[in-house]
Amino acid sequence: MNFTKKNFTLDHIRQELVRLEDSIIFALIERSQFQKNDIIYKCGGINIKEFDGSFLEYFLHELECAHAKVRRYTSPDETPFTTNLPDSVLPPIQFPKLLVPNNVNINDQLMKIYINEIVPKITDEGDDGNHGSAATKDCHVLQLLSRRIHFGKFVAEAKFNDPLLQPKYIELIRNKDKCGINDLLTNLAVEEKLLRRLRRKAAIFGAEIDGDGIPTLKEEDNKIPLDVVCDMYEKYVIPLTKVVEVEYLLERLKYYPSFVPEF
Ligand SMILES: C=C(O[C@@H]1C=C(C(=O)O)C=C[C@H]1O)C(=O)O
Repeated sequence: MNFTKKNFTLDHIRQELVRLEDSIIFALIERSQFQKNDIIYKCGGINIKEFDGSFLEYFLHELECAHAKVRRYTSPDETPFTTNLPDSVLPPIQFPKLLVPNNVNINDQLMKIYINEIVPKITDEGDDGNHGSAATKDCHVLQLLSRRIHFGKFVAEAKFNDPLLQPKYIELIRNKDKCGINDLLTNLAVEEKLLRRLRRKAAIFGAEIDGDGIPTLKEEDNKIPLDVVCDMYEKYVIPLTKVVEVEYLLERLKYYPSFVPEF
């Protein structure tokens, strides 16, 4: 999705977050067909020449390098938006005012959470030898989650641009009041609706379809446990998105003083 000045609205950005839910659930279902294959997460578990780290880190690094190279040809004028790692997972920027420095990057944290808290809940403990396939699916999930969470920057920018709220945001930012900013940007109704929708989506996307084309909506037969997706959003995805939003806003006045109305 490309943002332009015209479609850079909170509604439009939220639509993209909703769409990303589908991709994230499917990516988790894809990963769940393989066993855990723990060796891909262990530093040096698979020996890679001249690389100190796990096989997954190596895979992700190579993938991101390839994306970054290709991007130069497809979007030569684009200035990278954020992050060391998932340049490719971020949306193309067509709204230059959004180009703030790389002040927020929670990918390392995200990788740890994913390996320790999510993978064990969607896979069987074991090694089926599908190391490359499992890592491919992991990279996909991580890129999607990273994209989703770093989208918090767009969300925050859109919220900051609300003329009614901007003076309040500016005051909170000047006071470096992280809790105050967090409270102001939190929308519990949106969060609750999201969690309800996710459970439903996980049930539908993960259902088996029987020979007559009827989905078997039995929770225990679902391809991934329904709680995993909701819990992941509730415990990690939403809070991390808000961390990104808060951190983004804390820097907001430094880089665009001209944006700030005089009082
Ligand atoms: C992303 C937003 O900001 C906050 C974070 C949310 C999320 O990560 O899903 C949802 C609502 C807000 O509390 C939003 O308002 O849409």
